[in-house]
Amino acid sequence: VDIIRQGQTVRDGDTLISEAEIFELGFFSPENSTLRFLGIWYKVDVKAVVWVANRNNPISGNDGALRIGVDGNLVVFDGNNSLVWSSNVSRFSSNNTAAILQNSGNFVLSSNESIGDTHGVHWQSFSHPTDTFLPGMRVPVNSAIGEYRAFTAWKSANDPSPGNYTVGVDPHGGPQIIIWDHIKRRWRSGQWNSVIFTGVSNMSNIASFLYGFKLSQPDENRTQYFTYNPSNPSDLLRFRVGWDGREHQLRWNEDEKKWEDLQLHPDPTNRCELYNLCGKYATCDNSNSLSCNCLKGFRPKFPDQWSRGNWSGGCERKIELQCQRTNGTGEPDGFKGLKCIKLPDLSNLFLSASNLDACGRSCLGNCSCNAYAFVSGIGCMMWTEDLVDISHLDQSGSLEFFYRLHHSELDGRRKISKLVIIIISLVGACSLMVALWLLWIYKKKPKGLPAVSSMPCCKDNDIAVLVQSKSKSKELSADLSVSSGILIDGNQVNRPELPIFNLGSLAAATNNFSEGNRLGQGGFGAVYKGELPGGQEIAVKRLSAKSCQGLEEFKNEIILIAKLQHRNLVRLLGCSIQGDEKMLIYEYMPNKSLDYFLFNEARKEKLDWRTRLSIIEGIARGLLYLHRDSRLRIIHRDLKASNILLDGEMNPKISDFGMARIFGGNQHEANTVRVVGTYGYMSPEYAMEGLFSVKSDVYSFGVLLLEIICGRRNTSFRSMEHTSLITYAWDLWNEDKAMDLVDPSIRDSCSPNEMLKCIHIGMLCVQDSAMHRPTMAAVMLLLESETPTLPMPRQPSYASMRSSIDADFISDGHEIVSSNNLTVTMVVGR
Ligand SMILES: Nc1ncnc2c1ncn2[C@@H]1O[C@H](COP(=O)(O)OP(=O)(O)OP(=O)(O)O)[C@@H](O)[C@H]1O
Repeated sequence: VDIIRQGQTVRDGDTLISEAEIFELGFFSPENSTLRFLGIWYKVDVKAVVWVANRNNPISGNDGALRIGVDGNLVVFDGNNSLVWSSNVSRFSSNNTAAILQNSGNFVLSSNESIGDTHGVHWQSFSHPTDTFLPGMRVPVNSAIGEYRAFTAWKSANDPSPGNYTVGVDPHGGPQIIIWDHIKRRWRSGQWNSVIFTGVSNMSNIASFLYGFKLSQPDENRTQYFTYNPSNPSDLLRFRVGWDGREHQLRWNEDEKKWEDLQLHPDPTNRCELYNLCGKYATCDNSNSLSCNCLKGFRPKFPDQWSRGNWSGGCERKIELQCQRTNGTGEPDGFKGLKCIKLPDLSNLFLSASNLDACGRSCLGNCSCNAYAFVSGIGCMMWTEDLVDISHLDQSGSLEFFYRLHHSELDGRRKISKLVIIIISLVGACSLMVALWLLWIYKKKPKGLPAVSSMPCCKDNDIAVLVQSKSKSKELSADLSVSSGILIDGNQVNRPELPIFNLGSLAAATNNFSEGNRLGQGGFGAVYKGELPGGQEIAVKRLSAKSCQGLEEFKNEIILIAKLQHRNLVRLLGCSIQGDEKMLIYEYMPNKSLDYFLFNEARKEKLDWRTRLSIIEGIARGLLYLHRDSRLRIIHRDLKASNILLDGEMNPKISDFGMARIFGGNQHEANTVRVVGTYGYMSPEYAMEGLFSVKSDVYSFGVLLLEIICGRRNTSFRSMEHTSLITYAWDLWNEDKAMDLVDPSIRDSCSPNEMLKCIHIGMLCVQDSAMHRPTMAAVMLLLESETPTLPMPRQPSYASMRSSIDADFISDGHEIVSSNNLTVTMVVGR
């Protein structure tokens, strides 16, 4: 049984078991203890308690009982009939309640009639967790609420009463997970950037940690929720804050019958994970042995203590900032860049600065701003407090962070000054000329932001400079190695949610990219079929086109695109980057693309009307997802028959979506032949003026729909009386002869009503004016309705109407994006 109702009792020894037998609720004793507690545990060979009711009031005998009290509350009594725990709901709409132990491990009290429903819930254990964060639980994040401590550790291994350590969220300046020891911070995850917690050094190596970990959109109270769901629903996972003050992520290993630790924080082998171990303005490095180093431009505040390894006093500035001097009229302060660090704590968000430069300028303009960073997925971050808890991160610390220094402390200038002195002392008067020349260069100030001294991933500035000057290629590899989640120059760096492919294994999978494995050539590069060792078939797109984006943006885009999942989109499985070689890995579609069947007399036999209709509906669904339902709002821009791939059951899957994003809006420069091939699908406003919107995709969808119906390429009409498929379709439709448009191979087998409805929808989609075209949501409704009321389409007459089209569209308030910008907009708080 998984339900307890009024009048029933769960006695010590009885249990409730969730329907799928994953969780069990009953009385238990911790190890080495005889005290009894009501709890919920994972029902596996090594029982794992995930929730405890009476953690403050243990029962000393085996005679405790759980009931539903007369007032409707869940109550636990001991053998003397004393109340030891209650769900404590003060008011019920009806006191006829019941509670169910759900398969998620949530114990839910609701009114008897709505048991198992999501509404009518009076109380649930997920809203009153103890020390365990289970999949599906939600931890609120809201700046108005502030720090939220959701979980409290047990006092000791065998005492569930609340201990000193708590875990929760600090929503300020980019949400972070915090472990507190009483009121002091003990560990923090670093700010969440929509993909990872930026300060968890090995997070990118722990695929299962992130899988499904997300921050929801804000609800009506502006609260967001951290939650997670395992990628593999049969995985038994839990996060638990241990009585030792460490957060463990555990997974049940059924083969070995044990709970394995996926991660542990603070990591006992890395003391830099302990909060602010090195004090302010210092970085902590654990790569060889533990060391604390003042940031460049700072020195230990208490040198004696510092040299004895007592770092808590931290560091102080060597030279006061220019902006703090009352009489200062000299050069403005500058910024020094750092990479490979866990960003300091106590940041503020400054959302009105929308790029790195604006962020830097805003920081420079505010004398109390000590540092800034512009982080994709977070935005402009500024630090106005002392910079605390900075540590080196090996791989995932690719974020660049800039802290403020007096201009004389900036690297380049000091080095040049030293060089000048050396040259003067060594070669005398002649060299003085050279020195003066160098000084002249030194004097030449950059425009805009004052000097920013930056460096690649490094342990220490001087090392970085050395690497740069010794070898250009080393510098490059150092730069690349800061990135996470992708194959970087042969090193596999996993970023969860984006499986990683090693170039070597891709070469093996595709027979060394042999001609025999080549599936075709698109505008972005050649596509090869591959087979992974486990037998999984893949398609590898070897990108030849140049992206106008930097490596980091390129990767971020891929991670975002890979998150888009819909049964009518081709799944992007991952990517591989090695030097200049960039590849995208997709699921393999055994039936190639729609054009392969549709435009071939023999093969089109496979496409009967039912199949074509389901292909049309599938494309519409996929496009609607891109336009409206995905987290990123994507305009495809290149919808056409060759971009509709077919799986083994001839289900359509849209491919090449997000290319505009991956290519930074540059995809039409990828291959001009491709643009010509695509031309017939382009809406008038896009083809002629480069204006695109969701409605230009609707136009392409209309062309594709008409092609599917007539079984001919739109370009095949060029040399004929009707210069295009669209005018041909219009003429027939207008003369009430629309059925003549239908491919003879399906004319007899189709339902004329369905067919005419589809042609009508197609005509609505290819109207000249974007304003008159339906949205994909409307198209979907029309397709799904048996006898929809359809508006009359206007005659498409492209050229003659050109002048009025865009005026219409703009006055309609539609978003028009010029082709110089990106097609994709993040949907914020829909
Ligand atoms: N995931 C896949 N599974 C099977 N075949 C694929 C896959 N992706 C692409 N192909 C095949 O590879 C060929 C090239 O595809 P690609 O998408 O690069 O170019 P395209 O759609 O023909 O042109 P464009 O780049 O202009 O969109 C196509 O013929 C397609 O059938």
